[in-house]
Amino acid sequence: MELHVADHPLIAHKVTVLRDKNTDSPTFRRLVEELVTLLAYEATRDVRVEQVEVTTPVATTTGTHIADPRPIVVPILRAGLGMLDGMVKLLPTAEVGFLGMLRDETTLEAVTYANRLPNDMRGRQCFLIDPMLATGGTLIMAIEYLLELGARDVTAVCLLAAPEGIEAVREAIEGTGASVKIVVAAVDERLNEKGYIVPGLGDAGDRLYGVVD
Ligand SMILES: O=P(O)(O)OC[C@H]1O[C@H](OP(=O)(O)OP(=O)(O)O)[C@H](O)[C@@H]1O
Ligand SMILES: O=c1cc[nH]c(=O)[nH]1
Ligand SMILES: [Mg+2]
Repeated sequence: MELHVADHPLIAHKVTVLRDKNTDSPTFRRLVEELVTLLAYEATRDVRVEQVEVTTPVATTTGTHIADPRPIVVPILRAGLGMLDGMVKLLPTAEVGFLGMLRDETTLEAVTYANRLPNDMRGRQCFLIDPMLATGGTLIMAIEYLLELGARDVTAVCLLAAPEGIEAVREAIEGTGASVKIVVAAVDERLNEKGYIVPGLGDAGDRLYGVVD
């Protein structure tokens, strides 16, 4: 598994504002979108391309297009939805699948409540988007769905990750033969006793969309 931690002052600045408990929802949403656009630049570095001929007003030359089959972006609801617009701005030809997943706050186990993915993901480059990688339970379950459907090339784009979650994902995908990459804006210190990332930013879904019971 490959881990890429963004190292850029603009990303660090935006993450710091996100962490601030006084940052309001509209600002939080805007920053999430801006951050994912910056992270997507790195996450799509290995996107498959093909050579095409293009005629400019001056001459014909060879250029580059994103190849078929189209990549697929999969936001993990709710919080991942806040990253979707930023991601598809950089990957406009991508298809979009959806996974609705919720972490049981007592057991910290992930539960899937919605699943809308193409049945055949063979040969597709997949981009999972979710701002928080905490215990890793949610991301592991999401990667397992994609692998069951035939995907072999998965990149997860996250804003914050805990070291515990990164290690859990690394162990879970070992021996699957899949190529898995995690691109993250920052790796934090640890998880607390409630499974929250420390220092983190709190509950990303609640900060984007409001608290639900
Ligand atoms: O790594 P894990 O320990 O599994 O935790 C991470 C998950 O928790 C959050 O979602 P949450 O369950 O709060 O759902 P929400 O997006 O609807 O708020 C987050 O967006 C991840 O999906
Ligand atoms: O810190 C955390 C952990 C899980 N989910 C969140 O939204 N935040
Ligand atoms: Mg949440």
